[in-house]
Amino acid sequence: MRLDEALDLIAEVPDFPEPGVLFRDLSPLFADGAGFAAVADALAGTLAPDAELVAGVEARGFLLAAAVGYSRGLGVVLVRKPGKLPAVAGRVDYSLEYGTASVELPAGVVRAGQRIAVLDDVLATGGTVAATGKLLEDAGAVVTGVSVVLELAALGGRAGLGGRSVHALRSV
Ligand SMILES: O=P(O)(O)OC[C@H]1O[C@H](OP(=O)(O)OP(=O)(O)O)[C@H](O)[C@@H]1O
Ligand SMILES: Nc1ncnc2[nH]cnc12
Repeated sequence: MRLDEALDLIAEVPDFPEPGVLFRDLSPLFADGAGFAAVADALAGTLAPDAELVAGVEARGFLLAAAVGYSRGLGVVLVRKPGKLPAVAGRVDYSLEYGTASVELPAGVVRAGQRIAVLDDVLATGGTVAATGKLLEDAGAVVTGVSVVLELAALGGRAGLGGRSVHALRSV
């Protein structure tokens, strides 16, 4: 399947999870084998050649990080929502388009100096990716770049990520 056809599988759901938010639901894309493969391959192609690990943000980012990590022969760091990890290396709190959230890094997974690519499904305000970058850098890692399927440009997330290298398969 062509990448643009795959990206067209993303559904738009008005007023979820709260009034005024147009929610981009990747469920139909993930459920389509050819579409998921097209997107995973395209994301894999955006990684810096020297990336040593991929970090996926819970929950939808996990799917993408797993697929890309597997295809590139790289391990995956699970950046988790609070309360899931038995041993935590660090935590960063942030704001979302709809509410607040936190991300945590498992202890003993990231080594100082390791080069890590961050993967997620949607870049909206950029809060999640910014928090994830800080979390990884606080642990001594180097963030090689950020790759997402869909960028919601009107929310200005990219601008808030400073000089980071940001790849979006589609920007709307
Ligand atoms: O750029 P931002 O404004 O931070 O928004 C983007 C984040 O919001 C969504 O996650 P959500 O917290 O809804 O979690 P989920 O993946 O568990 O559904 C999405 O998967 C991104 O991680
Ligand atoms: N509008 C949106 N759709 C899907 N995921 C999101 N994360 C933040 N805003 C979002």
